Amino acid sequence: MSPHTSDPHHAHPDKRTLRREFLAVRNTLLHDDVRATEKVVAERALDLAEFADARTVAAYVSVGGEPGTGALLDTLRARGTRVLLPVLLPDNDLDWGAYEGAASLVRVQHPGKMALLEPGGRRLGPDAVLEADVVLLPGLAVDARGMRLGRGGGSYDRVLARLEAAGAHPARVVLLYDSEVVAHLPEEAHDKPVDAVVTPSGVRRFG
Ligand SMILES: Nc1nc2c(c(=O)[nH]1)N(C=O)[C@@H](CNc1ccc(C(=O)N[C@@H](CCC(=O)O)C(=O)O)cc1)CN2
Ligand SMILES: Nc1ncnc2c1ncn2[C@@H]1O[C@H](COP(=O)(O)OP(=O)(O)OP(=O)(O)O)[C@@H](O)[C@H]1O
Repeated sequence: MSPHTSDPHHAHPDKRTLRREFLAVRNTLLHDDVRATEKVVAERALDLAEFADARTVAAYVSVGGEPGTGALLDTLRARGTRVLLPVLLPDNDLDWGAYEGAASLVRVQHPGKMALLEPGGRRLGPDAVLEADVVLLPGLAVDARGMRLGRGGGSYDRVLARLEAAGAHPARVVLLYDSEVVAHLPEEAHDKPVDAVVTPSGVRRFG
């Protein structure tokens, strides 16, 4: 048994190495590359019937080298889709607030993390995500089965567990660059697959 197996709070060592590698590639992207993907990724995502039909979408505001979500958020909001955004809690669980446009976002510096843009308005509680018809998840990679490598906080593992426990079955979609769709990722017992990945080149469904 590896020293990590018995400690549920110790990140999987292979995952840690992989995260570093995927983040290193993202860090080589220029601001212009990130901006250029934002429009195309929004178009690809909106190709998914699940987005077009959704009344409520749980999403997030991209930061740093993450594929841009801004155009997608604004298009959804302009269409009248309710967009929920995460608020990171001290224990890494997520609360939610409604997206009311870029001016309503607040820059928040959580210790040891990238500065995030979070909704400035009323907090709706962690269970608000159960109202989503689509959940857009951040990630660093996904494999051929739809297993996702996240940033390691476990926030979205908890979201997925919460959805399952409540019997909620929204479309679970991860937004990545093409090079981040790989053959295989290590998984742990708590990991749950996503339904689709959107990249600049298109949509891939799993399962
Ligand atoms: N844009 C965005 N918003 C998000 C997330 C996300 O991944 N992206 N989250 C996803 O859960 C939640 C916030 N969790 C986060 C977890 C880690 C880091 C972070 O900066 N991690 C560093 C590495 C830190 C370390 O090595 O310990 C990094 O990735 O550079 C940021 C947000 C909710 N909001
Ligand atoms: N349902 C859950 N409730 C509480 N903690 C959990 C849950 N699922 C996973 N965790 C914990 O979260 C931590 C990070 O898990 P993991 O390395 O799989 O994160 P990740 O999937 O990369 O990150 P994220 O889900 O934030 O994108 C682990 O310590 C794990 O034990």
